[in-house]
Amino acid sequence: MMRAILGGTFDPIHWGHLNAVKHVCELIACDQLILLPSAQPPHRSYPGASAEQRLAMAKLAAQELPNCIADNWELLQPRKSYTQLTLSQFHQRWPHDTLVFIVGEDAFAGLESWYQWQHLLDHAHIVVMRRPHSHNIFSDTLQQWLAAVETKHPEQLRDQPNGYVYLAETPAFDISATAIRNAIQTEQAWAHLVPTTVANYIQTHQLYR
Ligand SMILES: Nc1ncnc2c1ncn2[C@@H]1O[C@H](COP(=O)(O)OP(=O)(O)OP(=O)(O)O)[C@@H](O)[C@H]1O
Ligand SMILES: O=C(O)c1ccc[n+]([C@@H]2O[C@H](COP(=O)([O-])O)[C@@H](O)[C@H]2O)c1
Repeated sequence: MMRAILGGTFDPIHWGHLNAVKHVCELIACDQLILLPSAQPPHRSYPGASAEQRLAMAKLAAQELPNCIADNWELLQPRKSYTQLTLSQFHQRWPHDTLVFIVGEDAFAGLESWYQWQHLLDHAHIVVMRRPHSHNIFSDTLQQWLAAVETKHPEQLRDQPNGYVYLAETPAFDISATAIRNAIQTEQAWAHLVPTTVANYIQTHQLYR
């Protein structure tokens, strides 16, 4: 079984996440998609919604995609959410499955700063999604690493359980959580950028005001 995982702060989760991962899931024909809200994010300031609220929104969003669930593993850990440790734990949980960690290209460009980044492929593949306006240049170190692990063929993710990076040509969805939070604060239109259930949750809990 192939399980794809989208980790994120999800403050809030939005159609940019959901539309892009939907394309990835079709491209790689995965069996399950796991939305994984991170606890205290390793490389950014504290989110505007609580961990429980971000998980609740991810659960609502999961209902929008086939074979999709939200997982609270990282929220249960008494530490920052380090992807390498999470993937290692998920591998123990599902030793016979193939794991695919999905990131946007802005996040991927910063991979070298991640905890034990050179071990990220020990238990998973990585698939990178396009992100508009992300003029992120991959460093020489990252490019050298990528040259050794990149595949251009998504079918190859089934040949071995881990170890490849695939740069997926997903359509660019110009939506960010920052823009949504700003739109709420400045009373611009924002509800169309998230599923209706998530918009209702944000309104009911008066988030990001
Ligand atoms: N519109 C999008 N298209 C493709 N990937 C995206 C998009 N939005 C977010 N991602 C990716 O989803 C993951 C989680 O993103 P995150 O929850 O930080 O959302 P964000 O919109 O980037 O938030 P913020 O604006 O608060 O930084 C990251 O890997 C990010 O690159
Ligand atoms: O493991 C790390 O050091 C690490 C550093 C930065 C980001 N991540 C993960 O990358 C995913 C996207 O992060 P973010 O901050 O863009 O929401 C999320 O699952 C984070 O936990 C992980």
